[in-house]
Amino acid sequence: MTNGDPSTDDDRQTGLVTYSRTLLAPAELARRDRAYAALTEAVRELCDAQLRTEVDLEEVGAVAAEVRAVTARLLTSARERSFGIELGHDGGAREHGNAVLGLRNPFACAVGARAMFWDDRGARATLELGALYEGPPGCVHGGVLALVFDQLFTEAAAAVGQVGMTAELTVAYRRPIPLGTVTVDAWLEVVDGRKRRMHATCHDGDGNLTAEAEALLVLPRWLEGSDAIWPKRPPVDALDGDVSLDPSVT
Ligand SMILES: CCCCCCCCCCCC(=O)SCCNC(=O)CCNC(=O)[C@H](O)C(C)(C)COP(=O)(O)OP(=O)(O)OC[C@H]1O[C@@H](n2cnc3c(N)ncnc32)[C@H](O)[C@@H]1OP(=O)(O)O
Repeated sequence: MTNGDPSTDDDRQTGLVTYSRTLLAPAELARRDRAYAALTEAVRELCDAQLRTEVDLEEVGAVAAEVRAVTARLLTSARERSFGIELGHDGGAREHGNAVLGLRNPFACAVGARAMFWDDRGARATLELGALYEGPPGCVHGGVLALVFDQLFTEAAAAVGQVGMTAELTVAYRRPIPLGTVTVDAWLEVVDGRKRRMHATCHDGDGNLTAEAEALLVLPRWLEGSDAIWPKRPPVDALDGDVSLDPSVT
């Protein structure tokens, strides 16, 4: 079975998760990542612009036709399926389709070198959740926050070497979260065999606690002994200085 991309080997099915391994040299991978990251950012800006635009309807129709033409250009050569998880040369997972932080996913909200950090307890995400993520008027959609928690639990578990998949997730929404800057922290509390009990908090841009979450992550049986490595994020103390590790280039 193939994902239709000649730059990767055939897919390997592990449980329900599919991996492929890149056949490209590291420099070529980095060159591609930079180009696709620029395209993703341009599309993300387009999505925000189309949501908020108030241009006249004739212009709306003209832009729609142009966007369809651009879409057709991209589809002249495209994967048959989703990105999946591609393994780099070092075994590092290239999760470019991921809904929260995928390099090639315009819906992803944790983008750039300053979005996701690890420390020796877990992980932190500092996100700009704008108009595209609205639920209650002017506020972040509760499902979007659950999505962010879900991903950050995986990050926090990986940060302490205890990767797992989400088996249970509970969110307590304590107050509406204004659109804008949101900071989410997640950490590991208890390890019991393949089970990891996690906790997380969400604060708005004024520092108010807006939500808390708990999760049970389980290391899947099929992942035991796998050579897949979740990609490393910069340490939290890099928040105050230069971030030398760019997660968009793995
Ligand atoms: C590079 C890395 C890539 C890794 C890829 C990671 C991508 C990250 C994406 C972001 C996060 C997500 O979206 S994750 C996607 C959402 N989650 C999922 O799709 C998971 C779907 N569920 C599953 O695949 C499975 O049920 C698992 C993996 C959770 C467990 O399956 P398993 O490995 O066969 O484990 P199993 O033997 O059944 O259970 C082991 C122990 O856990 C307990 N347990 C299992 N499920 C539950 C549960 N829901 N609630 C309570 N307890 C549970 C069992 O009772 C048992 O306890 P005891 O008897 O030992 O006491």
